[in-house]
Amino acid sequence: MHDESEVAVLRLGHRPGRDERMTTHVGLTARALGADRVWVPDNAGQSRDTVADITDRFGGPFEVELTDSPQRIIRNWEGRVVHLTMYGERVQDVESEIRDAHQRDGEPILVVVGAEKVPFDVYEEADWNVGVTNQPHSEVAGLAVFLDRLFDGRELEREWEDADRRVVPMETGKRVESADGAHDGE
Ligand SMILES: C[S@@+](CC[C@H](N)C(=O)[O-])C[C@H]1O[C@@H](n2cnc3c(N)ncnc32)[C@H](O)[C@@H]1O
Repeated sequence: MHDESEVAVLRLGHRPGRDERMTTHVGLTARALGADRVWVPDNAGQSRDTVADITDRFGGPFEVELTDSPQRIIRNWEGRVVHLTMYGERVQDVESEIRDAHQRDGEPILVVVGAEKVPFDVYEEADWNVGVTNQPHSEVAGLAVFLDRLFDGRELEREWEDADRRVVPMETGKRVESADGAHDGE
């Protein structure tokens, strides 16, 4: 997180209409679970706007950007690349190696998640192809589990800066305060 080298997420592929919520949720999950930025494809402007709006309201720092060339981001990344795929090595077998690269060696990490079929180049360019189980499921679920393993749970303690509002955790009910402490919700 902030005092560590960067963790970025790259969403590969976006089918307008069909992938709108998935791409948005990749961005929201990247933000909530400790990544510093997400790139989404340039046809996913609506997802970019939603993630930027949530960051404005609930805090950051977090960057969301469009890219017209996701594979150029992979090629130019100055750090290590983790591609999440059901065909990859088991996360529990490689997580400590990836954590060492990030936390001990200070390597920035780019986490790549797909939408539809991922080009084989990505498998070859990645430093690790990682499976969160070797069962088919979702890029959002895979990303959440992977980030939690990468940060060893520390992302759950993260403080948010420049938030307009914050949720007050409650056993029952919903309470949202504005950043100056005024009661703002139900
Ligand atoms: C719905 S899947 C489609 C994958 C596609 N069939 C392929 O061959 O790449 C979309 C994305 O979810 C992620 N994903 C799905 N299952 C996963 C798993 N078990 N572990 C890690 N990531 C997974 C991958 O990033 C994948 O690109």
